[in-house]
Amino acid sequence: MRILIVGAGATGGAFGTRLIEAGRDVTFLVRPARAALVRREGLRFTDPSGTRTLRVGVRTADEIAAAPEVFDLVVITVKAPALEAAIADVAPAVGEGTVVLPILNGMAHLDRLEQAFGSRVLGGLAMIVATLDDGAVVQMNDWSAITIGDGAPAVARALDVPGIRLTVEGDIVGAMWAKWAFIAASGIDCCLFRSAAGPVIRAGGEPQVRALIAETEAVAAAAGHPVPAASHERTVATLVDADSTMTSSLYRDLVAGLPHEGEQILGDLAARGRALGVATPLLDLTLVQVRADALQRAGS
Ligand SMILES: NC(=O)C1=CN([C@@H]2O[C@H](COP(=O)(O)OP(=O)(O)OC[C@H]3O[C@@H](n4cnc5c(N)ncnc54)[C@H](OP(=O)(O)O)[C@@H]3O)[C@@H](O)[C@H]2O)C=CC1
Ligand SMILES: CC(C)(CO)C(=O)C(=O)O
Repeated sequence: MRILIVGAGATGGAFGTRLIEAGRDVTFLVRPARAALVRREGLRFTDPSGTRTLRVGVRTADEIAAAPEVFDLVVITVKAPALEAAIADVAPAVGEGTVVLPILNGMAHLDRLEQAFGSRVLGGLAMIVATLDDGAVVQMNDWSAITIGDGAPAVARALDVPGIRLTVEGDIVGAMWAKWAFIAASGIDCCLFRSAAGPVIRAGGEPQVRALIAETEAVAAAAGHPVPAASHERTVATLVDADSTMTSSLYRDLVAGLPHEGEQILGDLAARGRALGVATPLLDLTLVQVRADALQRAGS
């Protein structure tokens, strides 16, 4: 199976490395600056077991447009603000039989991808804590999991490699909502309190953390996707843990001044909550803060 990973950032680089190490046929679609770096220096990857540098195949959008090749699986790993351009860039690589698998957080991207690629789109999500550090892909702990929708057994076989915990889920939309409720709660927690999860609890924030979890899960339930008890327990165990050093990628991007997914993760959830008559005061407060930060950085 020929796999094209769109983006060689934190998630694309980490999962792509695992797939290449397992002998899968992987190419990365990257933008020109990343292509030049990876061609010159290879793809550097660090996880808790060590660092390695891989020689990997990369293509830019111009190269794919000039010599179109169709891939069997296209994994979309860009951030939400980059999705529109990525759809245009990857289109020549998507054929009739291609499966398009996004692993973005949130839900809005799914509608947009289905509009562009129809029934080729398979729902998916990722659980990993990864980042880019000076061009290198860093996986910070041993979480490394992908969940995909059912109905694509060849894709499941291709992604089932050492270093990726693969789950095939019958109700992938429900699983994506549960992940969204979790990641939005993590984002509110970290962005509102400007902190990793543990110190918020040590500072006496447990009632507020439980309240913000209740808000995001109330929106999911009102939207028809109640968060399963096991997911709820995992969220509580992660966020109500006085020793937790976990930060959400939204918070890490926000403090680093990088493009972030505040609208995809928080704005969209707040809007859906409003439309469904669910009160989300802590979510709304955090959203004002995230938007004010963006305005301030833009100098307006
Ligand atoms: N990081 C994490 O721990 C987790 C992230 N996620 C979700 O995964 C998604 C991806 O996040 P993450 O991997 O962290 O993001 P990163 O910013 O680390 O990586 C995204 C990469 O996409 C590249 N890119 C953007 N546009 C294009 C394009 N048109 N063509 C090719 N490449 C492009 C960027 O390249 P360039 O160098 O050119 O800017 C960048 O390297 C997000 O939705 C995030 O919420 C989910 C679970 C965990
Ligand atoms: C799984 C988790 C919380 C890892 O960072 C995530 O999805 C994110 O931060 O975007």
